[in-house]
Amino acid sequence: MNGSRNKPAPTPAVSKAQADTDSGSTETNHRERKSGGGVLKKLKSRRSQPEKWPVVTEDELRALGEDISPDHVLGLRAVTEDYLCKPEDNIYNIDFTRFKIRDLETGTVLFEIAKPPNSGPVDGEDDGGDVDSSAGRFVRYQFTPAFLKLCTVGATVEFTVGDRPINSFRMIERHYFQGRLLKNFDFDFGFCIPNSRNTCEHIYEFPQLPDELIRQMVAHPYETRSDSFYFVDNKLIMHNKADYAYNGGL
Ligand SMILES: CCCCCCCCCCCCCC(=O)O
Repeated sequence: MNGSRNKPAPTPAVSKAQADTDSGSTETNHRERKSGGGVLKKLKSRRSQPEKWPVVTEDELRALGEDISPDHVLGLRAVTEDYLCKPEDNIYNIDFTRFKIRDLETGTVLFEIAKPPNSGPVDGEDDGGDVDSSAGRFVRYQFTPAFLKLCTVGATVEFTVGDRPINSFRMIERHYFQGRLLKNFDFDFGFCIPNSRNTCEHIYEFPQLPDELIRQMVAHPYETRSDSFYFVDNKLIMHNKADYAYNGGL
């Protein structure tokens, strides 16, 4: 698999152990010791029923300004065309420093990227350059068709936080193909200690996709897209976007 962000930094993601209070899910997350020390949180997605949330449009959410909550984005029915918050809304200085995707059935690492230590600001960020609103917030992935046949993928994310404690850190990630919602993932990392480095593995359980839909997704590269929304205390602080081609190796 191949993926690139327009920043020397990786991707998004984050979350923790919590039963799904919205849907009554009994899914739980767990922690294990990392080989080099520290703790790895393995996070399962809350189960959700996307049809349950009142429909809302991107424009309606933008009109809310700084008050966008998890319940709001769960009501979206289409991928967003623009970002719903600004880079400076990340007042907790959350910084993604490492990202790895692996097939959990075989352990095969499909993708890995790390941010070089002491890397400076991205283009257009604090450097007086032209501001590119997607700088560091968009990634393009290229997978092979076989990726869509996987059952479970683990996305390990390492991130640092600034000098404020974070009580509740949650990511909601929505994947669409040609305007149709394929799957909603909803991970809770929970509490982060100030100035800490954290690692978690998001467990992505793939939906069963009909063969014809898979054929369409392979035939139409980059028409599969996702929004990743990050919340602290139920307030939107980061929004990343990605698109995907599944025709690699053809
Ligand atoms: C086809 C529907 C389910 C697809 C699940 C794909 C899981 C991909 C894991 C990596 C997602 C990273 C998102 C990002 O970089 O913003």
